[in-house]
Amino acid sequence: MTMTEPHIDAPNEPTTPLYRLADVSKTYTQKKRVVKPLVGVDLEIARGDFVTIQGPTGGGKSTLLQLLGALDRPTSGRLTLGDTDLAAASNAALGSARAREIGFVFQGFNLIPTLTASENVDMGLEPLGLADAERRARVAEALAHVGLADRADHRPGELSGGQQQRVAIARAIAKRPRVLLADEPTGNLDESMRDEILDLLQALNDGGLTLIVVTHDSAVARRASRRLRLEKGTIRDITR
Ligand SMILES: Nc1ncnc2c1ncn2[C@@H]1O[C@H](COP(=O)(O)OP(=O)(O)OP(=O)(O)O)[C@@H](O)[C@H]1O
Repeated sequence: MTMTEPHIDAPNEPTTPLYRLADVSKTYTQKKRVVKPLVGVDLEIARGDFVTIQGPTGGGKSTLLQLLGALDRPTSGRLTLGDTDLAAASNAALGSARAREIGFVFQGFNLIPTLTASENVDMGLEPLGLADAERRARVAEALAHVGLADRADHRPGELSGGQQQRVAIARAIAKRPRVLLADEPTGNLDESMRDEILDLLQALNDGGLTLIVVTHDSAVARRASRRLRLEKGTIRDITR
């Protein structure tokens, strides 16, 4: 399987959505103050889609991404990723979903500065228990896929911002996830590097990878096939 091939699903799965959210709410209580970042969200995300989530600051975007990323559970409602019920899953099952099925990309790249590009990508494979040869092959393949085969031994400080984000994308795709979740992936990049990263994300999506991107940047949203807006905990489809 090459990096761009989508995760192999059971034969009856391709027609069902990748994510299903039914009446999902999230409530935080801090010092008796109650915050409701998500209120009764109903949403389905199709396999292979490229979805952006926009909206005002504090509107609940990061909270939604955390739920989709199996980093947290809803306070109420149903949330499934394929056949996995993320709302009811144990901590171990959430950890397994994060390790195997979900790739993450962040605004600040989140690379380890003392490790080389290869070693950073390899970190993402640690929980999978692969044989050394398979691990090395996946790291090399992922770096080649993002156009950084010749930078494998460079540390983040020796790479441009765009190259660092490409290493972070290689780390995310090396595990061959079902979905890539990105939180402002171009927020720290200038315009030319932004376009470079968008081209790469678009190519991954063309290869079948589902993308869900939180962004304030309308240039990112223009690339998406589906645009959502999250405001005051409520989601709206603004695709035109
Ligand atoms: N762990 C937490 N505990 C308490 N309140 C939280 C927590 N996480 C988020 N919130 C609150 O939930 C609301 C939504 O926050 P969230 O980070 O999801 O918004 P956002 O749309 O991602 O904003 P931004 O664009 O600024 O990143 C905010 O009022 C925030 O203060």
